Amino acid sequence: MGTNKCSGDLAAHVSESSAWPVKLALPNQCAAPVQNMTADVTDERTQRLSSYTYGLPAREALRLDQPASTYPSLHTVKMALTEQSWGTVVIGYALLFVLVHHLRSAQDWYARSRGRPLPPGPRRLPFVGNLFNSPSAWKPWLGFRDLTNKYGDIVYLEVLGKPMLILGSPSVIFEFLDNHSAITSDRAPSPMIPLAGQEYNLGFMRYGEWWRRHRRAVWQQFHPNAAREYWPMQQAITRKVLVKLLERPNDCQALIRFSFVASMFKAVYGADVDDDQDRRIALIEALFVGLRECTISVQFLLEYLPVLRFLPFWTPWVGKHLEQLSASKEPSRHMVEDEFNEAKARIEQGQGESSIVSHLMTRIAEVESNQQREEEQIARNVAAVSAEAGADTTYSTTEGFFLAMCLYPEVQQKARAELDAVVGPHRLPEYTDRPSLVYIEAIVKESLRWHNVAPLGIAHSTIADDELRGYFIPAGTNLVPNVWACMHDPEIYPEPDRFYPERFIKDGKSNPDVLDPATLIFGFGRRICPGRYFADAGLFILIASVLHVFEILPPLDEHGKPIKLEHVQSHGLLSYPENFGCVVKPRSANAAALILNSLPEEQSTSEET
Ligand code: HEM
Repeated sequence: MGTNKCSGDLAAHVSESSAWPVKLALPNQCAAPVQNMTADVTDERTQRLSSYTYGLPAREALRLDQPASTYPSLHTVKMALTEQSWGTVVIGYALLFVLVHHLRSAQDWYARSRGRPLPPGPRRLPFVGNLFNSPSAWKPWLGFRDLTNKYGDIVYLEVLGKPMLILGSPSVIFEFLDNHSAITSDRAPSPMIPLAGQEYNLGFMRYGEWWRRHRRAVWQQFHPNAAREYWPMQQAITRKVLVKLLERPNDCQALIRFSFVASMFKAVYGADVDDDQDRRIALIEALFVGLRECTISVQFLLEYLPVLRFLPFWTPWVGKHLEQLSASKEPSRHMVEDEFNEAKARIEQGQGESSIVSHLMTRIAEVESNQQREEEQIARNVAAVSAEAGADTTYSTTEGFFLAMCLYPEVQQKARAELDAVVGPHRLPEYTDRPSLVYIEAIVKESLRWHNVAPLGIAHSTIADDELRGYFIPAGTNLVPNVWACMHDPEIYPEPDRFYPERFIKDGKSNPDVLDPATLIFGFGRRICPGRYFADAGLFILIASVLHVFEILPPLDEHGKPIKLEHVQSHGLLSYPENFGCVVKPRSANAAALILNSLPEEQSTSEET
């Protein structure tokens, strides 16, 4: 067998690398001569030499007896083989690296989990996890409820490496979010927060010292005793709302909005919002247009592909939503800067009434001068988040109450009977009546339960690995309490879709055996809503006062017939009754007179002018 230098080199090289599963492909320069072999090369040889190209064992191909003139150039073949071998080595190392990495991750995971399993949930695919079998992102509380029906009240999902735990019953929610609150009080960072200009929002801040300082400042303004200080103001604004409803009985929605924006701005900035045309109402509306967008259209995409936030606004579909999201930026800045500056200026000129800003300014004056800048930033943020968080949540809950009254007129009748007995025809309800108004109290609870403003609360996140009922919960897991599912669980609240305040009453008193919705609706652990006492007081006085003097009715269509209403929760982090509408009618001439006489002297004069 005549060998030549070319085949000899080749053989030497192949024998070095033969330990690897070699798959060679000759470059074009080599392949062409191979295909043009002279007549003394047999068909068999052609076939065997061509086997280079098709990955047959290289050694075998080299045993050919070929004339030197037909061989590819030595240098070309050598280069080709050297490149191929390097490629093989690189691939080998890469595989080894992946294997070692995988083994190390498995070892780390075992050390962290100590063999405890992850909670049950749908099967996860490598890398994408549950991307293709997560419940629909549209009104996810429904899909999450179905998952907990199937897997139990703790369900684990993972999408593109982000772990998520669905907590589907009150007991597991309290156990994890309340009892483990040192670990479960973080919030996952989101690219939507800076896009919407919401960095100042305590509700979205990471758990830590900065959050703690804000939280303390808010709590000092809204703890139960502090919240009582706002009662006279909340009652006065409610009475203003009654007068406006009397004048404009078809404008319920705008006047509900007015009611809560006015009380929040009065409490926080000491500012008077006189009517529903006030610029501050438009400000809150504008702020929430963007914020709602955060949670509706682009949430899923942005959370998992944060790089999309850099897309220009003209990008089809995503661009439009990014633009809407960033529409919150200017109103947010306005709240933090301009509203605060105006309130501060009023206080400095001695015109400001007692307000949250005035309390915070007093506090700032008491700290060391080198800390004042930071304290003022906290004060600005706290003022803005209070006004913002308080205005929309109570608004949505009250819309739910008005809708329920249209759908369940018998509830109105029972409420009026109680109000007539306790309050009587000569005055409006007051906070001191509350202990005697058991049915009204039950309506407040049922309003919180029936229409859930935050159906999934606000997700918490774990700052460290933890254990729940024997399952391993990794650090950085998003914890989603399915508040809506708890509030609509027929085992806890029979006929959950029915608005039925009686469920909270037993023997003429509040029934302590029925779970109070407030224990879930206002959130959990260290992140529980600090404004809950203020919100509860505002809801009580508005509900009691409106029912005392008005009948709440569905709106009429163009033929004068009542429009058929139904309760549908809108999608989003904050949910509203869809297609809301209703009208009010004074219960009697006496009720109308009572409303007009209820305003303080100076207010009724200014209302008339
Ligand atoms: C019906 C009315 C309200 C409802 C249903 C409601 C509900 C909630 C919920 C579910 C949370 C998240 C809690 C958690 O993370 O577990 C929250 C947080 C918060 N709420 Fe409310 N809220 C209401 C009214 C108010 C009011 C009037 C204020 C005014 C001060 C307010 C201020 C806040 C703030 C500042 C946070 C963030 C707390 C934190 O992350 O540490 N809320 N609220």
